[in-house]
Amino acid sequence: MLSVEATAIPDVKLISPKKFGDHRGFFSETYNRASFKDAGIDLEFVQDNHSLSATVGTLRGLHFQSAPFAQDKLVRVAKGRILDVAVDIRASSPTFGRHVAVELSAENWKQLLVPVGFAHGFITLEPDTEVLYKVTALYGPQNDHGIAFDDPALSIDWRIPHDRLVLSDKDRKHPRLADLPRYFG
Ligand SMILES: Cc1cn([C@H]2C[C@H](O)[C@@H](COP(=O)(O)OP(=O)(O)O[C@H]3O[C@@H](C)C(=O)[C@@H](O)[C@H]3O)O2)c(=O)[nH]c1=O
Repeated sequence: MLSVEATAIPDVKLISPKKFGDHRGFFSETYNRASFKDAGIDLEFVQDNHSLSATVGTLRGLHFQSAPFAQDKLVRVAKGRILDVAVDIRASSPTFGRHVAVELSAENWKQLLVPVGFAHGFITLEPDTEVLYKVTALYGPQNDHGIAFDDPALSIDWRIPHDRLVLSDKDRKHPRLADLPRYFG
């Protein structure tokens, strides 16, 4: 019912759930605990999030929560299109500081699994884009952290000139990765 592919950082997985189209529209199991488990993804999600970004070039990130609120995230797009980015911030990882960037859209129906130990962010590539994601820990505002989206050490190509981005005030002020404590071993 679903296919799972590893990305350049193997713990970050790209998931393609099956979509059944007919004359009415479509039906899709966007999450099924048993089939995800059969495909090697055995997680307990406890919160569902949904955001709407009105303008192309809205960038949210890079965000992560530390223990005991560290989160795996299963991200998908119901309307529009994003470039979704997961940055490896596990101190002992051979890919520390490297990232995966994948397009997720209502059209391609792909999902990205962003595990604990990664910072996550996305930029919208179409107006009125709606992003939905499941997380394995509740919101913990005291444990919510950010990394500068434009940290030169990360060299993420966000595709849209930085002076045209729409950002929250919070997301303009995050430190660089090198200036953060190592939250993940
Ligand atoms: C993340 C979060 C926010 N909020 C509230 C806090 C604030 O008033 C409002 C908006 O929060 P933010 O500005 O942090 O929303 P946003 O910038 O969309 O944050 C999200 O970005 C993406 C990239 C992620 O990976 C998510 O985990 C989350 O960090 O929603 C919750 O109530 N629960 C939550 O789980």
